[in-house]
Amino acid sequence: MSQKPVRSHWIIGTLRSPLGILAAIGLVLLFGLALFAPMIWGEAAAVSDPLNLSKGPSAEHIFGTDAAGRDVFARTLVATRLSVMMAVGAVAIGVSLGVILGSIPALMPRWAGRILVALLNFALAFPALLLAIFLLIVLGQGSFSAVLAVGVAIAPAYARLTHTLTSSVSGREFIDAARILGVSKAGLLFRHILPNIREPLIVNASLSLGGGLIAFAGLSFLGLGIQPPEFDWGRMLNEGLSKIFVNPATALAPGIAVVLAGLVFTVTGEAIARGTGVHRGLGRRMPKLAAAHTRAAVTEPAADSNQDDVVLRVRDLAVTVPAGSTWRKAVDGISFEVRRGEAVGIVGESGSGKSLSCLAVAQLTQYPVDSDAALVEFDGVPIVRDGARPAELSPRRLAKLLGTRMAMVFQDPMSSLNPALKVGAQIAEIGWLHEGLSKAAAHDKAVARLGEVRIPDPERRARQLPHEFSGGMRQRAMIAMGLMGTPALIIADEPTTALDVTVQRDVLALLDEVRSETGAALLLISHDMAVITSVCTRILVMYEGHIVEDIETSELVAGNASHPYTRALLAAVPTMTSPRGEPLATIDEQLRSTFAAGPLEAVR
Ligand SMILES: Nc1ncnc2c1ncn2[C@@H]1O[C@H](COP(=O)(O)OP(=O)(O)OP(=O)(O)O)[C@@H](O)[C@H]1O
Repeated sequence: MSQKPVRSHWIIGTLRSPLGILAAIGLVLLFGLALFAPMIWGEAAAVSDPLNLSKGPSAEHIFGTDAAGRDVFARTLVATRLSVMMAVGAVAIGVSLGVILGSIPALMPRWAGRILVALLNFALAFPALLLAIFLLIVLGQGSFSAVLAVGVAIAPAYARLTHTLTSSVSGREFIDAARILGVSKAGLLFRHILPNIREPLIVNASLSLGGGLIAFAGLSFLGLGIQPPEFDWGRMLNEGLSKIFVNPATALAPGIAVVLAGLVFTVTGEAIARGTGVHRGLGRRMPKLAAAHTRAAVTEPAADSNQDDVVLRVRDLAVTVPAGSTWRKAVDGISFEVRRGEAVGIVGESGSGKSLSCLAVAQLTQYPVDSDAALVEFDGVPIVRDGARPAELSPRRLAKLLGTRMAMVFQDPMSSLNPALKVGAQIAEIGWLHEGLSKAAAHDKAVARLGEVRIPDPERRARQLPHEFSGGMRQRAMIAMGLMGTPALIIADEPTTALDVTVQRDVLALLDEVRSETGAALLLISHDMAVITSVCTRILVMYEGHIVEDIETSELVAGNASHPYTRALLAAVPTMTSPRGEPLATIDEQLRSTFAAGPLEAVR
């Protein structure tokens, strides 16, 4: 297994590029001026020289003097503090307010969230500067009102950005995995979602600082912002313009300052974007690597778990998905059972409904996908009866049951682990969330589990981020998460699809080992017959949302499949003795149309 290079902190990454160095120099100069200019040139900027009113550039005054005889260059330098501080203040208000408003919909009931998002979109329809002018008129003039007005005016844009980023992260598998662990909505937001969207927000905030400077310059220029005796670059532009024909430098100097400061912020934003990979979307933080994944969450058996032989009983499960302007049943009323400790495979071609069936069992389908079942009974507890959660099962108990007794192993290698959290902390989460362990004890247990899945140097590895693990190691880490307790059922959705053959074998062996040691049942989804037959003792064959055959592996291998689709699927798998010159068998269209005509379920 190869080891991934360690990714440095984004600030170091940013500073390593020429653009980053340029941005750093610009920022030091700008903030240096903001800090020290009033002390050095404060007096020169304030003192009037009645003998030198509105004079052009000279050796003594390189940008000349203003209408009151004050040195324009000194005033431009001194105005840096107020101009920059107001831009920083407004962006800080805008980003904070925006992040709060943009995150709240994720915590609200769906209908309330949609109303809030609609209101935000409505606010976005107003140009920010117009909104700022309107607010300034309401709040009254002055630097504080100006900062507040511009901050509030840019907040809707940040709220929209936060909402969009939050929604994109919410669909990732590590969020599903955290949900099945029973993490609350607020926990999901603060611990799992916000850390993953901070980089695009930081980049946008840096870029907004330049926009903020221009907005203040615009407001002061209109006479709405800063009032004398205070002055910023916008105020100076306003005053300079009336004397532009006498001494153009009075307007030129603050104009140049706005442009240069704006450039510094823009270059900073661009440098951070390159340093963090934000300009490539969220891809860098969540790279797709070639491997598969597991996510597991388990502890001691639930107090009310029923020890009958069946761990999962599913009756008439249907999953509806949107199809253009209408809906279709991607899973059409399937029924099956998994016994305790049994390894059951679900096989079928892509799109046959394998993943959706398992997501529905784990209660992980989300709008617009809708699931319905006459019964889903897990670990002796009915979790769905007649299409709904039974009244006696509280949402909290359901979360705990799924979080502690069901383990999920997802297909995508990187997306099942939260890229912003250390691996050890993620594995430990189940310990303190459901087992009542202290954080330190949960961490120790997590390290021990990492060792058990043969991750070398587990103490050090526990402190690393997922991108520092290879694909196979990430998968082992996820299985380690499953070993935090004793799962009753491990659902593994294509866990080896993207792995190379040796790692595939390792991971399948590890899953099988976990199954036999913990007594957990395994529900393994794959479109690979060879994988399924090597691990499972019974196989469910899915086609077009139906289970068309439920067969013991030994029967299948002996050639006793009864359904034509199963036989066709088997014939399509190449063997060592398949003639190499001939094309592989395919499932012919006539057979397909026969299957599509009606339900073909063959429940045991
Ligand atoms: N969110 C969704 N919106 C619309 N259609 C969906 C959605 N999720 C799944 N589907 C559709 O439902 C069908 C079944 O999907 P599912 O993911 O269960 O297939 P699968 O058998 O697991 O396939 P694969 O092996 O490719 O993962 C597919 O046709 C898929 O396009």
